[in-house]
Amino acid sequence: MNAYLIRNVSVLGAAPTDVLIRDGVVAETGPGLSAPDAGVVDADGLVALPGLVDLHTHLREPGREDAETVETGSRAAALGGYTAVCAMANTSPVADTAGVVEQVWRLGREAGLVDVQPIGAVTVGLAGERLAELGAMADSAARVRIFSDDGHCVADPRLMRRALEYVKAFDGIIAQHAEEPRLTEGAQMHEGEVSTRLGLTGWPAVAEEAIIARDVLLAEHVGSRLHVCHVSTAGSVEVLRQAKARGVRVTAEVTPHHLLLTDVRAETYDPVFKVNPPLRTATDIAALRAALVDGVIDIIATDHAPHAVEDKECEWAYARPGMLGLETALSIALDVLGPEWDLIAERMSRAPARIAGLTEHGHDPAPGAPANLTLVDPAARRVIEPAELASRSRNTPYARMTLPGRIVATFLRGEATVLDGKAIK
Ligand SMILES: NC(=O)N[C@@H](CC(=O)O)C(=O)O
Ligand SMILES: [Zn+2]
Ligand SMILES: [Zn+2]
Repeated sequence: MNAYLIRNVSVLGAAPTDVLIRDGVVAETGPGLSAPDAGVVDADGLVALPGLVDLHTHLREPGREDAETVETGSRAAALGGYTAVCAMANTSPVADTAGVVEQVWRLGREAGLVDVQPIGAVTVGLAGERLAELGAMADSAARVRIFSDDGHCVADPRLMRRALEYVKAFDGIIAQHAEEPRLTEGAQMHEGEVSTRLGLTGWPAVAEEAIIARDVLLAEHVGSRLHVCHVSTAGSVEVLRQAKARGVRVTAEVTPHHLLLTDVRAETYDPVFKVNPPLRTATDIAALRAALVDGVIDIIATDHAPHAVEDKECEWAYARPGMLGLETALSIALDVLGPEWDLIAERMSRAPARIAGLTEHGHDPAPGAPANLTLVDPAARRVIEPAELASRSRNTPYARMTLPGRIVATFLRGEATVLDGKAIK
């Protein structure tokens, strides 16, 4: 189908109207449109948003296709309302060469459900010892602009400085997993009252805050762009607030789970709640939510981290950190922010598209815009059943929780990837 007439849709919460998409773009908007050749989508009660953009997704291909593939992760993304995801580099082999990033990019094109934009590793093998071939990845067909050793911190300050300087040449950005490794050796959860009670080794807030403080100073010194992954503490928010006030070119993300869940979940000893950085306290959540509203935190990114059953359904200490996010992110945003559609569009689509340089994404559905959009039913409530998720993994922290909102349809360049809440392919 190369045309869809979306009837009676509320664009970002405005009064219902019709939206006609044709040949990959929004052709027309207005009440009472007609287009006999177009597929009709009855969107009574639905809200149209620009297609969501995830700056932080783990797709696990190549290497751990038993946990997720580019295709299964793309399907999960489309069902979550996404039209673009940035795929983290901690695959096996690591995405540290032009060859690997091109492979991931090509697999994304073949799946055809979302645009998959590979992120390149900062250091060879994520080992933190020497810079990967950043220039070759930038020049490759994948046109990499974001580089990250996510899963690991670029802990060596000299290497971090070099990376920041290097990517300036092509307006690249370094996305840092802020974790001072010497302060988190053996860490299992947030360091605080709960970890003391449970007798688990703590991951102190300062391990994150110290790296962010160092990195904003480095980014300021060399005039480069820094992005901070999964900000999780109130103290990090204050460091970022000060840096932004000084004009440092820094952006930051928060995950849905860090906006909703606390370290108290560790009392269940259910490793589904084990994640890096760890779930923090209610005080941190309050600060993160406020920062997301006032803009100190720029975006919500999922850090979708699928893990195979044997890596999650084991003793807490042996379980891998990470949780699913793509299929529930919009629901958590709705729960946390309420129906603030413009804010949700900004934090989950426009701003991440801008940061990643994805010029085809992050546009409100208006005439002439690329037809990358999603339709949400804000009145729906759904019970999360892990077995029903499209991801190949099951490690959602929201199992059996009732969450607001449901994605009804998603369009990528005018083609439906999701209709009636189901993936097209
Ligand atoms: N967030 C996690 O706990 N895990 C991520 C890595 C990361 O984002 O640091 C993973 O790759 O599983
Ligand atoms: Zn990380
Ligand atoms: Zn991650």
